[in-house]
Amino acid sequence: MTEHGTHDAAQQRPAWALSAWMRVGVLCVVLATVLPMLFFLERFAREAVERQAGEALNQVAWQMRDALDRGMWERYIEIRLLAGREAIRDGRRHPAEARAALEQLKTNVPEYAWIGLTGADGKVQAATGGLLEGADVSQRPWFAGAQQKAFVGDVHAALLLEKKLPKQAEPWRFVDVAFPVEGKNGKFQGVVGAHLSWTWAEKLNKQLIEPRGEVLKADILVLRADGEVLLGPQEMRGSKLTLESVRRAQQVDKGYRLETWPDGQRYVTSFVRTRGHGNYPGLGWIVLARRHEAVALAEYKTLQLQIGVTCATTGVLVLVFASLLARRVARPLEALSEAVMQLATHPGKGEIPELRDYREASVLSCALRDSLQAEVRLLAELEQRVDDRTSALGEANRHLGLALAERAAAELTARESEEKLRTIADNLPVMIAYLDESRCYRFNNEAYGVFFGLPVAEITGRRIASLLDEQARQRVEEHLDKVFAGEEVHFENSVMQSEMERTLACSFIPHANAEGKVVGVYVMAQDVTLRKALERQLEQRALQDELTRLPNRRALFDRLPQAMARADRWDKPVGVLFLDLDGFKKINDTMGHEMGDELLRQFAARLQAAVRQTDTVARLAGDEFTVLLESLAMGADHAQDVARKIISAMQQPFQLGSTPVVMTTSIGIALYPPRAGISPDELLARADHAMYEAKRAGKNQCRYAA
Ligand SMILES: Nc1nc2c(ncn2[C@@H]2O[C@H](COP(=O)(O)OP(=O)(O)OP(=O)(O)O)[C@@H](O)[C@H]2O)c(=O)[nH]1
Repeated sequence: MTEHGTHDAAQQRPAWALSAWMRVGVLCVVLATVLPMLFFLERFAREAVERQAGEALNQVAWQMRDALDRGMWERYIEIRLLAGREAIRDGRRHPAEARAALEQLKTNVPEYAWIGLTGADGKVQAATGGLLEGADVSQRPWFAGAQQKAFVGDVHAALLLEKKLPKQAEPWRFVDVAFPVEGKNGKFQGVVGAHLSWTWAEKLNKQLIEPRGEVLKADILVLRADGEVLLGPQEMRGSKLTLESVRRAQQVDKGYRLETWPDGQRYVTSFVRTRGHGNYPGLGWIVLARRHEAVALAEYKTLQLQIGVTCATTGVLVLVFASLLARRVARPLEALSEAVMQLATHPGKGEIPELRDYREASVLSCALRDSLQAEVRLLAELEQRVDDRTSALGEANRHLGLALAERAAAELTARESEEKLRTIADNLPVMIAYLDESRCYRFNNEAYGVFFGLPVAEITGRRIASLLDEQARQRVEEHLDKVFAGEEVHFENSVMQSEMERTLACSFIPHANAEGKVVGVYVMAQDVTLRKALERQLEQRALQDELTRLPNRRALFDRLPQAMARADRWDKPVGVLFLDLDGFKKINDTMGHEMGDELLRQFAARLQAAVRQTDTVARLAGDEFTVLLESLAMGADHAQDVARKIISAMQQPFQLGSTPVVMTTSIGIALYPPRAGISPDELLARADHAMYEAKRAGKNQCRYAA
């Protein structure tokens, strides 16, 4: 492994070790498991303790309610029974007996503070202790209320009896129970009423709470139906409570709840409403039993602490266990990673340890050991292959270098050769070019530029057709078609160049590739305009007599067969006049050769003027001339007329310098009738012979060949 690789590995290495990850993982699992459990457990414990406290208070409140209802019911029954007793019903006549009956009940039930019997007018007839006897109580609610049916009066303060009853720590308060008393005739004859001392209720309270002693630590409150405290802590008596538990009790609900009282403290409060008993309807008192939160939920606090301690202990134990487990699991892996790092930092030094801690670590260490051995082998193979490849590459580079050098040399040579070839081509007086398959110039020598009047660079790349006029282009395209078909062509082409017709002698040679396909055309063209003009001139000269500018003998023998052919075709004879000057030698001899020439030129001109334009006048040689007459309508006669006309024309003297000279001519006439079957030589020989006949006959005349 390279240093770079080691650096990367170190950079990518996780910041935490596996053991740390495991510890954190276990902690997270523990927290994720325990915390919700703790939450629900704590909530459950609180609710359970709260319920337990509430239900205990319920028991107390319900007992108090039942005791109140039962106690009141007993008083209610006692007074009712009392009202029915004979001694009471007959009390008006026997007050002492009535008083005795009242006293008996008060003795049996000490909670009664006073029991009295009134007459129908409201005057007390008999009473316990003789108190208020003779007094008028007709205005008291219990008397008024008990006129027709039973009356139960709520707790109230003592009025008339306060001063007559024995003194006590607290003012007297009564609950009234009264029944109407009927006479034997069934008529209302008075009321028997009892004042039940409220201390009765306080005794009930003590009987209920005291046995439970310090354990319960609860307060019992008895409230009037409107919420006024009748029984309870001294400081609260007479005040009205507006607690939720009171409101719910007024709605004939019962239960318990944790709520804040006017003193700012929180209490578990149980609430219930009295409901009467038997035919005693009840006064709707509300019984509250309360217990301070700290006391009521003391068990919960203890439980909370125990849960906390248990969880914390469990958590610590789990962490310790997780830590030990993590170390156990991570130790072999750390050993492996240390070994791997060592090998990465110092290849070849150290080895992968053999681990037996647990199966996965053993498998991993074996696999790494095998992998390392394989890597070492592979590395050795790779190094060998790299060495082999390096030497092969070195050899290949050497060959490549040589090849490149050779190629560079060859290219240099080729470039030099190309430059030489171009120099040669540019200095040749012929146009040399190369066309590619699209018939565009790929190479042009300097002669092209000269011919077309353009820089060579502007010609190369253009289509050949773009440089030519319409006619020349058509001819070139036709020839190129042949060349691309594999044929070599040579032709002459006329090209209009600078408003002059120029003639190019062209050679198109196909360039075939290895497969035989024509891929280009070598073009060689030579401007032969001058040569052609010269040739035409020479040709013309060959047919012309230089002295007289008349057609010469060769021209005559060129035209005569053609004229004879036309005679055959048109069926009109051809006449030949053979002329020879008479005594011309003498002119040369006497006047000189120059004058002789002058005479010949004047004779030729006069002869030319004497015949038609269409007739051919030729000088055969020396002083011999011929006239070729075509389309002779009259045949021999016509020819003779022309001969005589010529003889006549020559009668006038010729002016040689200042000397007039008369020069006549002898003419032989030969006629060629159509399809006569004679040759031009024979026809001319006949005319020549006829001319000699004219000479012999005296000259200056004509003779017709027989
Ligand atoms: N000046 C001149 N003389 C020529 C030319 N060609 C031929 N002659 C001469 O022309 C003469 C022709 O002579 P001939 O036709 O034999 O004789 P002639 O004097 O005409 O006699 P006849 O023909 O019998 O009338 C010769 O003396 C030639 O030397 C020429 O081109 N110029």
